[in-house]
Amino acid sequence: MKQKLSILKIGGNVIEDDQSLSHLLQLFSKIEGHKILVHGGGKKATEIGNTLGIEAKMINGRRITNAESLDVAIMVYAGLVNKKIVAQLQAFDCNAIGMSGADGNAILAHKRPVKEVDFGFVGDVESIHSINISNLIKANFTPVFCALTHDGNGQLFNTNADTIAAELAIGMSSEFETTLYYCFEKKGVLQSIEDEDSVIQHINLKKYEALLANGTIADGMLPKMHNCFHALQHNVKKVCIGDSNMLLKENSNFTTLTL
Ligand SMILES: Nc1ncnc2c1ncn2[C@@H]1O[C@H](COP(=O)(O)OP(=O)(O)O)[C@@H](O)[C@H]1O
Ligand SMILES: CC(=O)N[C@@H](CCC(=O)OP(=O)(O)O)C(=O)O
Repeated sequence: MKQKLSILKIGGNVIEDDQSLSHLLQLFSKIEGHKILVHGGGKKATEIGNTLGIEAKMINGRRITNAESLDVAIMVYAGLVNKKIVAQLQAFDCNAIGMSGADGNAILAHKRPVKEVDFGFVGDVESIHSINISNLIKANFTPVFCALTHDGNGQLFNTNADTIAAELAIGMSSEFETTLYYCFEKKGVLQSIEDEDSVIQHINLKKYEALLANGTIADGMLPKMHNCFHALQHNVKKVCIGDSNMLLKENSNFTTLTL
């Protein structure tokens, strides 16, 4: 029987709020068994970039990563955000180790091909080196991944953290029974964005298509849900979306996705 692995992704709004982040990291550190944390930090990169006079360029809500903004991403994601999270996890007795896709050659990517838009130094994931990551896990380290990948020839890329979490979950599923958690500031996927308590408890592929068609899923939830179903279609056992409290055993008020 495969051992269990939990992969949890935290997004910008949780990272921005010190109290929410600390609460989440405490709950994460208590998850039993093997685990991996993946974090974003897009908002922080925009904020720090602005203070450095490097303004974020966005098209349709997506960041265009030129050489300067790649440097900001490297500093903010792999430095500021990653190290603060690792240190806090250590304080909760979780043996965290900070990782980018270049560390231990964990995640190989290539530059996103230019179609209508040239996203610059944005990487599409090619492969996960699951054996290297598995060796860390089995040595009782908890990898903490930031949103950076590399091409094996010295080039780092900015890669969406939701995508990294899904690709890691898929890559690790050959060896582990993997559950993927997307943790953000809302209790789950909401029927109505104005009603914080309108959590849709269960979404399968058919319901997903209906929610897409009637516009219930929008903005950042669109790529997130796409990543969820991509993961489920590639051997990931279970995907959940919710706030930090979804990690509490007694709480079932979050969204579970299945095929
Ligand atoms: N039906 C929905 N339920 C919950 N959130 C939704 C929904 N539709 C759109 N959203 C938006 O999606 C956002 C989450 O996406 P994103 O900001 O990319 O997440 P993250 O914080 O993980 O980076 C929420 O903050 C919310 O504004
Ligand atoms: C290519 C790309 O979109 N990279 C993202 C990586 C950070 C991220 O995903 O942060 P959140 O999860 O907090 O949104 C970006 O630069 O915004």
